Amino acid sequence: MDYFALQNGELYAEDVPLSRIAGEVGTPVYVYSAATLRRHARVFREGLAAVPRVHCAFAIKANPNLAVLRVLAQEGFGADVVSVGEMKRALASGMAAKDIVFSGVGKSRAELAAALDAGIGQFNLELEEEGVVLAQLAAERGMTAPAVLRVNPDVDAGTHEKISTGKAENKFGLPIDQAPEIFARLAKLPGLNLRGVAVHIGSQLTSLDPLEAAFNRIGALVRELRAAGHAVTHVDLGGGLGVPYRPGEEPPSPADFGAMVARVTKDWDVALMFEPGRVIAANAGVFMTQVLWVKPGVTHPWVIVDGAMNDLARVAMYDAYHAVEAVRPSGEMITANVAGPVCESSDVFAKARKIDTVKTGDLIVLRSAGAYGATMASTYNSRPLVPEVLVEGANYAVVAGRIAAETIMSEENVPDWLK
Ligand SMILES: Cc1ncc(COP(=O)(O)O)c(C=O)c1O
Ligand SMILES: N[C@@H](CCCC[NH3+])C(=O)O
Repeated sequence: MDYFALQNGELYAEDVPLSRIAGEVGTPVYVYSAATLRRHARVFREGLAAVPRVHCAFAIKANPNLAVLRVLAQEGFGADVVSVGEMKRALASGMAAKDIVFSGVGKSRAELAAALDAGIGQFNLELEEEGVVLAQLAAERGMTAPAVLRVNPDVDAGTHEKISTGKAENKFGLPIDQAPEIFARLAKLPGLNLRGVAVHIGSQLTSLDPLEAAFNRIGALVRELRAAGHAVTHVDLGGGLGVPYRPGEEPPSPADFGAMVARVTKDWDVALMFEPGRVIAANAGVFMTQVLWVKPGVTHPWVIVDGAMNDLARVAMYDAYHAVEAVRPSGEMITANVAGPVCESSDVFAKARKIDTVKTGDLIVLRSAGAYGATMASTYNSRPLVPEVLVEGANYAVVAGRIAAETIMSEENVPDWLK
């Protein structure tokens, strides 16, 4: 069921007309549907129903909005965090420290210490030296840090090269062939409870084959580690499941993914962790923007909107596709380019796209913007930081306000010698 659907000729978010939100909050704005978040969380978990011990940790980088996290905490999700900032958000949302896993290729010493002090559930180590430092910090505190080694399985995830993480040349994980010796050395350290391995090969994966190949390599590694006498009780299989962005696209469902996981891991006898981000949040949000001008173009008209690449960076960064829809569709189609006001030629949301005829003042949405949308926004061109609204049924609230560039335009930020 689509919670962003037409009712009486207008697009609604659940029971709230999007035009009402635009009228009250202004544009551009992100709008999230709590019902969709809940449904995605449940569908993901149900997909894994055949797997005995499962922990789901939402990848907070996909959408760190506190209200969104609160919904997922209510659905029993923990968090995959990559900074102390994300850890604090997870805790503030009501997620338990033990349900937080700390990933990331560059955790600082201060961050490792803060996460130990918070008592998080797992550290995913990216290199041997990080394990040594974590062991020392834990020992100083009289603690034992629960940790796994993130390995790089050298598998091509078949996704955009900028969001691929599991090939040997990527910066993530340690080479799988070196994992047994590094594991053996780190396992000896007091202060560390090295209990397993982790893998994450990339994002927006539209085939299960690379995931299955990576998981099979992990299975072989688990057997090798056990043969060497190590207790392996935890395996983190990361995130990465793709979502449909284009009409008609059908990436593998959480049920397909769960069936593959159940088959591949059936004799692993470990607790399995998952770090889904996009599959939970992407289609639970839209980015709404208003048409400023329709400017004649050489081949197609330019629909200039008030949202831009600083609000939604994915198109400029990865040539990503987001479906464009009028909030009040006229039914009369034109082929147009849709672009924002930022002074970059890459600030274009859609090229030669068939869309409803629109005019100045009309509202349009870019769909599938609930993941890696607001979280990647900036104030480039001194544009305000984009606000976010959460809808649940007929309720809605601003859950992150528009932050004006004026707030940082203070004389205090000018050093004395320039005054
Ligand atoms: C370690 C790790 N876990 C989880 C994720 C979430 O990925 P996705 O949003 O594709 O599920 C990412 C992002 O690619 C990641 O780097
Ligand atoms: N930010 C990327 C995904 C990166 C995944 C995080 N490792 C996107 O919008 O598609």
